[in-house]
Amino acid sequence: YQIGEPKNGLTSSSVTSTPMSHSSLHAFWYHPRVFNPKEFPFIDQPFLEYDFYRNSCPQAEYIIRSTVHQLYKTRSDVAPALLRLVFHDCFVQGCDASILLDASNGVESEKDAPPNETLKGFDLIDVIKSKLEEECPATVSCADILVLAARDGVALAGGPFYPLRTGRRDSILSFRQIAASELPSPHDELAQTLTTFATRGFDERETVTLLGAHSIGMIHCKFFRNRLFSYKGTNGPDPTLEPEFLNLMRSRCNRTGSSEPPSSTTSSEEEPGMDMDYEGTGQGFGTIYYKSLVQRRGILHADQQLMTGDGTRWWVHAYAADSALFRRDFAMAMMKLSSLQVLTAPFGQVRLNCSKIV
Ligand code: HEM
Repeated sequence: YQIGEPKNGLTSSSVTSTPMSHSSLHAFWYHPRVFNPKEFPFIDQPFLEYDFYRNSCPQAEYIIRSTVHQLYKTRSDVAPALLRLVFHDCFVQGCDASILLDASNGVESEKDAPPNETLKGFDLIDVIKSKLEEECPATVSCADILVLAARDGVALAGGPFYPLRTGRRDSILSFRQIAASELPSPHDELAQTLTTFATRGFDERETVTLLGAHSIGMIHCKFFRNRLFSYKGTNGPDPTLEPEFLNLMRSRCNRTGSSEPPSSTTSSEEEPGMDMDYEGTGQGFGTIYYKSLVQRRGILHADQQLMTGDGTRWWVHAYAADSALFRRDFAMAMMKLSSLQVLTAPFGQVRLNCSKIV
């Protein structure tokens, strides 16, 4: 890491501005991590501890980081898959790894709730968990693995590094119905999005910040097809879409969703969609997402809606202009997201396999 963003008063976040090339990745591992919890007094993680596994499994965070690193070298979707998993886990009854549980004995799985249908990365968590089980059996929770792995993925993808406390425990319940009704929809209006985030303690600024996660990964056509062909019951596109961008999106997604045109960014079995980094700049995290909203080139309706409120628009402009500000805010917001309603001992359990309760 390069350490230090003195301009914003923080000194321990990564300020790498581009995704790391694989050849430079090794530097990421050997640079000492500097973390002073006093620098983050306003992040509320009261029940968690810094380096919770320091005695029980001192190498836990290293194992997670090195495994994410190895996976990142061979798969392009590691960072977005893990980041979205954290969001969908933490927003539904807190960061308790409930999103990882399979259905069993007649109990429905959160994974099967409609908003979770396209989630990826469960296999990544399984790989990390099995390495940890070899080294420190029944010690490191799936909830901690998930947030730490996502944090490491974000840093590898060129996003900011943020310190996380640990000691989360895993739920023994899965919340399919709550996931179905409470996760935000890509078709939501701004007021609804803001309410969904406010319910979990995020203000307008933090909501705009967190949506910056849509700087990486891809979005399937089905989530925005209506904006291209049948916006709000009309037979035409969303009139707010910038025309050239509309054409680009239409070149990736057809009207019906069947026999889609091939996309350079998706495998043949997958329905095509739009890469969030559709300009192919490889800039990863930063200002591109916000600049595209200013240019009316948001992919999801819910993304573009951020330009319709005075407060949210102000923050979109601020982040479009100042990537250091965004990176600092994103680090803070991810610390908060990763600590929502955590379960700590004596509640919950440490699963042995992340998809099953013990
Ligand atoms: C209003 C709030 C949000 C809505 C409606 C929303 C919706 C969506 C949808 C529909 C997709 C496309 C999934 C697919 O095509 O398979 C997506 C992708 C993604 N979302 Fe969100 N999202 C929201 C907020 C967030 C937040 C807060 C985060 C993380 C902090 C996040 C992280 C991601 C990531 C990383 C992807 C790419 C996943 C991948 O490529 O596998 N999203 N989101």
